[in-house]
Amino acid sequence: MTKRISILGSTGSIGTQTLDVVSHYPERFVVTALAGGNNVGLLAEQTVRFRPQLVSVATKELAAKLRELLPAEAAPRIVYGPEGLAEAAAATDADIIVTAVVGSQGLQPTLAAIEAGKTIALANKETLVSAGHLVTDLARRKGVSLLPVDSEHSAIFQCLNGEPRRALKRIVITASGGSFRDKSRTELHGVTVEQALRHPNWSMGAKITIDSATMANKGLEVMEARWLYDVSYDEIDVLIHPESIVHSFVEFADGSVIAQMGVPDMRVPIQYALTYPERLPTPVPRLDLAQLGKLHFREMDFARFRMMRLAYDAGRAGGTMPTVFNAANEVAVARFLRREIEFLHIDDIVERAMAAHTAEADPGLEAILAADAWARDHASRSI
Ligand SMILES: NC(=O)C1=CN([C@@H]2O[C@H](COP(=O)(O)OP(=O)(O)OC[C@H]3O[C@@H](n4cnc5c(N)ncnc54)[C@H](OP(=O)(O)O)[C@@H]3O)[C@@H](O)[C@H]2O)C=CC1
Ligand SMILES: CC(=O)[C@@H](O)[C@H](O)COP(=O)(O)O
Ligand SMILES: [Mn+2]
Repeated sequence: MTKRISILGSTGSIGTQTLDVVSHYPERFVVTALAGGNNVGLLAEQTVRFRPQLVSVATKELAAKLRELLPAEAAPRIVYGPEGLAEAAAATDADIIVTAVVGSQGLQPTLAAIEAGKTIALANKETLVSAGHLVTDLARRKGVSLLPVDSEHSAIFQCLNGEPRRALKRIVITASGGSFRDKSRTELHGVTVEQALRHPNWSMGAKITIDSATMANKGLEVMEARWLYDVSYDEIDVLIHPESIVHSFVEFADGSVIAQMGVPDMRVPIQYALTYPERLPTPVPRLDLAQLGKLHFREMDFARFRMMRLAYDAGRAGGTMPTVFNAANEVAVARFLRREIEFLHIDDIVERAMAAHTAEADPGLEAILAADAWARDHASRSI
């Protein structure tokens, strides 16, 4: 059966890899909507190639520019801004929405897509961190599936494979350690944006690559797992695994441990989310364990990776605290990428925002948006 797909963030790392997956199975997938931000050149190419009904861009000016770039025979409806993103999420005949924009701006389009009954292939982890209870409650009420795209969560999903909740002992999320894995905190003084962007195993967008270097990414993933798998923070552990071959594992009540492995290539979890429950061939190189010879694991160092501790604190505090952790981190990472602050200031900014915030329990959407705005303002002023 053909699946109709809408991609929010089609010009990014996950978005382009999703289109690569789609291009290998033209008989299975139809692209109904594409949403990007500023890269109208790439959006124009994608539109000509995949012929979506609707395309969304960041602004009205960019919408006009995109219109100029498109030939007459590829003329989708062009929309823009947050409303345009929400239309791409909810207002086409798409069956499945790939949420691959970066940051908590993905929250409202994701809620709109769920409200419209669309299956979610979820890459945008910030959405679940910021408002996991709202997203999962709505998905439950609407009978909508949240299929994980994030490699670790896809791994956990595959390991759980329908096992009953009572059989689960704990989830172990693996962390590569990022670009500064072997540096002490003292050695992190003065590290550059270019160094931070050099991830050892994955080629990803800038924001997640910095999150990986600070370990905020793993913190976000712990909170993402809490909501996707309805587990407590005591049931989620993190282990450093420099090779990123074991994408995560699950320990069961009887002591059995099931891991999911593969070469680090996001096209595998993306494709699995799109074809689930089927598995289809991919062009990804095969895993050769004999050639690798060894895999390494070591304990998380919570003193070295402060973001990891802050993330567990935020998750355990609950309410609006994860929203604040996420929003303050987004501001700090953007400032670091603009070379306005030092790498080591990122976790300071997040810690200060969390210390100044009193978490509101069981927040609705309005309270989440208010906490997000408050944290952005606090983080900007504390720089
Ligand atoms: N990259 C990876 O391997 C993984 C990513 N993820 C998660 O997936 C999400 C996307 O990450 P990644 O692909 O790396 O990020 P990128 O930075 O590569 O891509 C972000 C995408 O969001 C779009 N975008 C940004 N702002 C807006 C806006 N205002 N309106 C519409 N679109 C916008 C960008 O458009 P444009 O470029 O045109 O401005 C781009 O298409 C993140 O939440 C990340 O944590 C999870 C696991 C792995
Ligand atoms: C590919 C993916 O899922 C990323 O989230 C990746 O896991 C980042 O790697 P680390 O955060 O483990 O460095
Ligand atoms: Mn991940």
